[in-house]
Amino acid sequence: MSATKGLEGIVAAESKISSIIDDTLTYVGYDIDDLADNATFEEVIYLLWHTRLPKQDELAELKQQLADNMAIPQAIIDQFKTYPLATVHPMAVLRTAVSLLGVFDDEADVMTPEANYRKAIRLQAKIATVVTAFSRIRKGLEPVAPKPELGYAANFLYMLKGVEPAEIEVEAFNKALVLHADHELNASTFTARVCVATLSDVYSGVTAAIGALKGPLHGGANEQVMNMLTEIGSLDNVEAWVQNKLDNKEKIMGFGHRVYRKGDPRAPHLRVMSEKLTKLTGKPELYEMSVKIHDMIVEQKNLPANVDFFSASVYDSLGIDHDLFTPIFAVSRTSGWVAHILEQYANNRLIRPRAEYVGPGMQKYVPISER
Ligand SMILES: CC(=O)SCCNC(=O)CCNC(=O)[C@H](O)C(C)(C)COP(=O)(O)OP(=O)(O)OC[C@H]1O[C@@H](n2cnc3c(N)ncnc32)[C@H](O)[C@@H]1OP(=O)(O)O
Ligand SMILES: O=C([O-])CC(=O)C(=O)O
Repeated sequence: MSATKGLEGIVAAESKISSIIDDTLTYVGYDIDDLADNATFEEVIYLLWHTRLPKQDELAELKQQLADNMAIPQAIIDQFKTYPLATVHPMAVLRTAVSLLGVFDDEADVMTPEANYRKAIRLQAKIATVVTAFSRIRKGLEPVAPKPELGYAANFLYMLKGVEPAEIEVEAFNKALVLHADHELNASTFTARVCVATLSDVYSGVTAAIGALKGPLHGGANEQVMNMLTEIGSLDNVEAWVQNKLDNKEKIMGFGHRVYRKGDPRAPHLRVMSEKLTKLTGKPELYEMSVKIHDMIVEQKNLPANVDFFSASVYDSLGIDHDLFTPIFAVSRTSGWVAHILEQYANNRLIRPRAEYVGPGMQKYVPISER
């Protein structure tokens, strides 16, 4: 028995939800370029959960269900106020809050497909409120109730800022949600599937997935990209900063990928959005810095930008706090996690691989007084 480090190249599940073949990403057979240009996030949620696009009435019903379920228990809001607000990371808050949502859900442990679907809706609806309400509470503001007539992307921005977003902001945010929704067997989705394959509940699966997404080698990279841009500070500093990192063999966040070789097809969409939005906000240098970093990494390391690289300047341009970037990734990816959880339940077998033992050979127990 020999181990494959990081399970690279191992096929660990069958899935009808999304695929990456020759650097082309599809959700249920729809090219990500097509969806990014045309679909709303709600349509993508439906697509991932039902493996087909919704008809008008089905989409209207899903939107209504999401709008009806956005409120979160007051106990969770009250708990936010007890946190060390100046220091706690919103990803830690989100991980805890999703677990708490399970505590308050009467159906948390009801494992029928119908109950699991109802939980999927509740979770997808409430996760937007958790992130936005916490963001407001730590600023000393009260949460803002959603407007049922707004779509998911618009409502998120409205609940975050308390003012209705402009059309271009909704377009950019919806696109980001669509682009982050699912990605085959990435680390957090695999985590979710491993968790629920023990027949644990949906909330446990998503809580586990949030923990996996938080790390800087996965979803946490988008915040790190913004930290890098902030640290570099200006276009003039890019070359020396990046060269120093490369000479010291340090990783540059937002580059490289386990599966993509030529490029991550989501990145060009975010790059276009980044250029548009940074011009509009009067901060084009953020985009110019990103492009310069990108060109250096491609030239010297031949590493493509991944989804986390240009999303950083897009979210910053939308006026979003930098430590909310990864929670927003989680808001979108909940749709994919839930799709995979439901798929796992539908054809379940415990996921339990083996380890190659590389420790000492057989030893005899020595009493503590003789060691
Ligand atoms: C949504 C997402 O999760 S997308 C990924 C987000 N993560 C990041 O952006 C963090 C930076 N990137 C990375 O750490 C990696 O590229 C990962 C984690 C995405 C993929 O990891 P792996 O497939 O395990 O590749 P691994 O880390 O082994 O890298 C292979 C080689 O490329 C180099 N490399 C990979 N990524 C980078 C990078 N971002 N900057 C510099 N060098 C890199 C490694 O140093 C290694 O070089 P070596 O063979 O000389 O030692
Ligand atoms: O697939 C991966 O390994 C990481 C990724 O890009 C994602 O989860 O979106």
